[in-house]
Amino acid sequence: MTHRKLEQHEIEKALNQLNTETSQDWTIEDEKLSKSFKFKNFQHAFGFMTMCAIYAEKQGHHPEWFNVYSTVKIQLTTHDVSGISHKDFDLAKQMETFASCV
Ligand SMILES: C[C@H](O)[C@H](O)[C@H]1CNC2=NC(N)=NC(=O)C2=N1
Repeated sequence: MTHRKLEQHEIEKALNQLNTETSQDWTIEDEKLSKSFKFKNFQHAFGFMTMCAIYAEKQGHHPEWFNVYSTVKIQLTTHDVSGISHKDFDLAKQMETFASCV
């Protein structure tokens, strides 16, 4: 797994690809890979967060997130490199999979 900080053009390319594969909702906000997920209710939101938490712990790569009821706002960055790395894009993809199965 690559740990280096991605260059601006690499971030744009990976973001395009992520949005092509998914819902087009990922953006760069505060220099972090960001998306606001909306679920049916709190139970679904928390189910999603539980799956993400188990995966994040396994990977040693954790999201910044903010939850109110059925909304989970995500911001991904890699502290080690002070920027966005492939780890953030991998976690984002995994989150899309989890969101689609709650
Ligand atoms: C030691 C531990 O693995 C590191 O501090 C991990 C923990 N979780 C992390 N999560 C995120 N998002 N970025 C990191 O750089 C990071 N580092």
